[in-house]
Amino acid sequence: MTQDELKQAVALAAVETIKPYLGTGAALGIGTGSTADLFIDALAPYAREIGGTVASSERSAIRLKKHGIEVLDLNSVRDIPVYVDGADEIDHGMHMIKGGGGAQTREKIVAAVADRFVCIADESKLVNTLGKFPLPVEVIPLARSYVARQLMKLAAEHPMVEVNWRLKPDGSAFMTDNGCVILDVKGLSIADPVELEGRLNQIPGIVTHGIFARRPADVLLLGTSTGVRTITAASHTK
Ligand SMILES: O=C[C@H](O)[C@H](O)[C@H](O)COP(=O)(O)O
Repeated sequence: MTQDELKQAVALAAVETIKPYLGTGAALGIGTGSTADLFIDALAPYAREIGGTVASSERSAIRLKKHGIEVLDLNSVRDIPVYVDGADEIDHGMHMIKGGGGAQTREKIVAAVADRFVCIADESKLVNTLGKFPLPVEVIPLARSYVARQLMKLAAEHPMVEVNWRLKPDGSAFMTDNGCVILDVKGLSIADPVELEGRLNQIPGIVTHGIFARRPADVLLLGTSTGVRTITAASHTK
């Protein structure tokens, strides 16, 4: 199976996890990315039964609305029973790196509100140690150089560390939905994601970064060549 077929399979599996909420008025949390796009498309037939959605990006909001699915302002929503989103990497403890599409800040907020985080990913995303995928760090523009210098201090533990300002193909700065820039940190090997998440949270100028360890996924729907595996941190054996 191709990677796209695996993503399609997990997107369809994720629809099953939200079916109990159809017709109940509950708001669903919707992630961002190519896997989340397929999930959004798979929701289209249920548009009239969905009580509303909270989108983690403008991109996902536009796609949801195209399918006639209502998008709510998070400020008007108190409870989100389930949040479905992809990941760039996920380890065996359900910790993730996210933000390849630059959406990690809104994703972390919606995930924090949600009771349950269902991660949908193809098998290439499951890793023993996070860090091969460059860690996206969203930064207030005026703090970019300062934060880059602070991040370079990670070289004490990660000798290969490299910090790159994310640019668009035309050479202009990639800007997030929040008007911020992204620094991508290469060369990490994250032995303790909970500790590093907390440490990076302390650097002034960082809005959010892509380590999701303090709020890991509850369930991973993993697309493999032999079918979709349902994995939880407790159930998982390497
Ligand atoms: O900012 C983007 C998000 O964190 C995505 O969930 C992540 O990059 C995975 O995206 P994809 O499903 O396209 O691999």
